[in-house]
Amino acid sequence: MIAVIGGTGVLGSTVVRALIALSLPVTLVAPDPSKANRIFADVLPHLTIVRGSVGAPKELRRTLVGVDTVFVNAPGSPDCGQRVICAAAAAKVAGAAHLVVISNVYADAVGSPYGRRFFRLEAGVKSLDIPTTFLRLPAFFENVLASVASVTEEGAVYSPVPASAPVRGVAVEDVGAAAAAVLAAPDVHEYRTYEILSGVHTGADLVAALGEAVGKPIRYVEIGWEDSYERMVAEGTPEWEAADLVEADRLVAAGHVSESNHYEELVGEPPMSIEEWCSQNACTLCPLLLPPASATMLGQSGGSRTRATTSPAPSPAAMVVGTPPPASSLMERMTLGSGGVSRLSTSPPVDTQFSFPKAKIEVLLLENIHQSAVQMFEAEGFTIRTVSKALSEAELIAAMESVHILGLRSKSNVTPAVLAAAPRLMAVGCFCIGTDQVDKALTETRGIPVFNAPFSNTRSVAELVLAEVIALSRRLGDVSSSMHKGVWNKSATGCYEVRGKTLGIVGYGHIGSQLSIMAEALGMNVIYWDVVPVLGLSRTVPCESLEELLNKSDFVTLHVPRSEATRNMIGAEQLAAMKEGSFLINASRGTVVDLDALADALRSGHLAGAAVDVYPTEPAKNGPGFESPLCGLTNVLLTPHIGGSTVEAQHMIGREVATSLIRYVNEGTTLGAVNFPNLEMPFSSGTHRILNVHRNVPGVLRDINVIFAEQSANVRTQVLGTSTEIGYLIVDVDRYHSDETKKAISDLETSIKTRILY
Ligand SMILES: NC(=O)C1=CN([C@@H]2O[C@H](COP(=O)(O)OP(=O)(O)OC[C@H]3O[C@@H](n4cnc5c(N)ncnc54)[C@H](O)[C@@H]3O)[C@@H](O)[C@H]2O)C=CC1
Ligand SMILES: O=C(O)C(=O)COP(=O)(O)O
Repeated sequence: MIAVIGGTGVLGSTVVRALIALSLPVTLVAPDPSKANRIFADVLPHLTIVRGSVGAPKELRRTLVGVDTVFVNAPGSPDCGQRVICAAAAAKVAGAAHLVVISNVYADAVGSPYGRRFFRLEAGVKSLDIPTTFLRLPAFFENVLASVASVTEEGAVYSPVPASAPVRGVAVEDVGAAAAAVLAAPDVHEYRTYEILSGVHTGADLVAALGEAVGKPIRYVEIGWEDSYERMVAEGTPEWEAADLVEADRLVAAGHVSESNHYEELVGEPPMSIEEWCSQNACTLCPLLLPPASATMLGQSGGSRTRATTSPAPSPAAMVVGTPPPASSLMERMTLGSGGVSRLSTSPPVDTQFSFPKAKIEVLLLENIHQSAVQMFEAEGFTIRTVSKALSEAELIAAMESVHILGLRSKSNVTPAVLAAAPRLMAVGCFCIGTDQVDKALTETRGIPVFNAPFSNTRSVAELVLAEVIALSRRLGDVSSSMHKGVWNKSATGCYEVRGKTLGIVGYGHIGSQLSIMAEALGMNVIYWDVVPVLGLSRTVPCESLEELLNKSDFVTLHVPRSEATRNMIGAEQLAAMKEGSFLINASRGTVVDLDALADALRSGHLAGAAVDVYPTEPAKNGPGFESPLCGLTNVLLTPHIGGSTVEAQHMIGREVATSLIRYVNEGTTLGAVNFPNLEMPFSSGTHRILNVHRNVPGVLRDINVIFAEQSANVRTQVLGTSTEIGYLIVDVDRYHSDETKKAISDLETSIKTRILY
């Protein structure tokens, strides 16, 4: 696991996204997890977010336990070096094996106080004796965006450094790519120091590139050191930072320009040049040079400093994260002005105030739902109750009175009686694939959406089944248990390779099709049967009927949902239709196989073995007491419903379902709901949002719009989705009217549930 400290800052968030793009597991450490939740709303399932910062090493020590590699960066400040050293020490105590630390290209300039600061940072980290990679950076090109007043108003850039002096910058996304390359293989880069820079350019190159991008010439005006300092302080730069920047400018003017550049070595392609960066960001730079009115139209609501990407404007704290800006040209002396980057942009934050105090939203999480979900609900400020086991119907009924959000896995059932006892229930999250345990028809008509994680554990199930195919074929279960009892029994009898054998997959959905690819890679022939005509992947061949599949397969594996159609789908008749000496695997639902008939087929020797992960009734909690007609039979692998129980799957499921539930609570979004019209509507600023679930009968939309008209409520945006039974409407109306409007709508006889968000 890789942890990124400062993951909501400009650089940190870029690194986090670069790691996600490489499918690496990331823990984002941020002082404000709820901000992180907003910034990374689009990729939350791939991320763990925890609280922590370089300024709080004690907390960091706890946060970083279990992390292998830590990315350390500190917001610019006179003591940022000390903070980095403390954070690095915390990572070491927590047991991290490798650090990647951001430093500065002037770290060797020990003759200058500015350079000495980074020299000491590196020396302090090195003294901890933990394998570390330093990434030395110049200023980010993005800094250009922060101080455009002189450019906008005067068409000029002011700098104390001669226009012809060679300088270097870097695009923040290039730093993200280089850092991700190192973090992905930390062992390879141990004890190395890399300089990550663009090619060499000058102040004259910068103004030429800016002018080219915006279609207007820009002047480069040389000013004195004192003037430069005064200008910065007058523009609001803190005095310590202005002094630093002047100091760094002096280093550049003295010809201190780094000769080495490791970017290409790490990333495999050249870094972005200032010309490329200006041209890529032309649409952002352009509005900066236009009169304010046009700027607002072309940019986003943030005005002239907002990048025209999907990125959020950073908070002041985020602006200074990254290397403390060393100065040498305009781009280097500016505070970071954009939180985003065009290649790895972040989602806009959802600025939602919730009309109901968040702490009053009660979340009940059953069956040991992963901490990744708990953390997300905590970050939202909800009140959480967790229970490690499944609850019986009676226990659930007793627990539901005050519950707004219910989270469960495959074993707790949401029955009509449970729903009747849950007056406040807003949404149900199945932290698994199957949703058969919830009465979906009744939740729908009660206006309660049900969410699941449709493919976060697909791979885990497919891998288990593949392992079972080989284990059954080699009788591994029996052989291993004999050895544990001290019995050595070396024999080839009844043991076969799986290469060239036929795997029959019943239910060719997410799991079935994933499995088919893996089985083919083992040299198996794959056939499948599905009630829906689906295209087979690779060389897999569909069967005309279940019977045909049973007749032809050496291994039959079941991947269908629980339903009336699949109840006892494999009984005595189907088992008899299977080949002599074949195997059956069931990791779908216990109701799909008649276990007594299976036990008979195994005892008679008609089947050579079976692997079963799911049972008609399963214990609610871990411990002794499991019983099944299959217990004690030869070459039968029994597992306690662990198909989806891997760390990866549970972590992803936690994030995925919690994200859906939080978005429903905060925004009314129902994307991914299995029993509800799927709707999502961006927020309009200055509005209240009304969410209405109603019976799907003619005229409801008209009735609701009459209410809006009668109350002179100005509708900004409206979306309606319907199913056979219900309609779900999201409406943004002008703030002023919404309370009365909401009441009138909820009083309509057709309304099932009405909420308001503000
Ligand atoms: N053991 C475990 O821990 C896990 C078990 N599961 C179970 O596996 C099931 C399958 O999961 P996915 O592949 O993700 O579902 P899916 O919905 O992607 O695929 C199910 C397939 O079964 C087909 N099907 C439905 N009824 C059928 C019938 N009567 N005969 C033949 N085909 C039929 C569907 O058309 C679909 O293609 C889930 O419903 C769940 O019950 C899922 C995850 C973990
Ligand atoms: O995802 C599913 O449908 C499963 O069967 C896994 O269930 P579980 O979360 O392990 O109770």
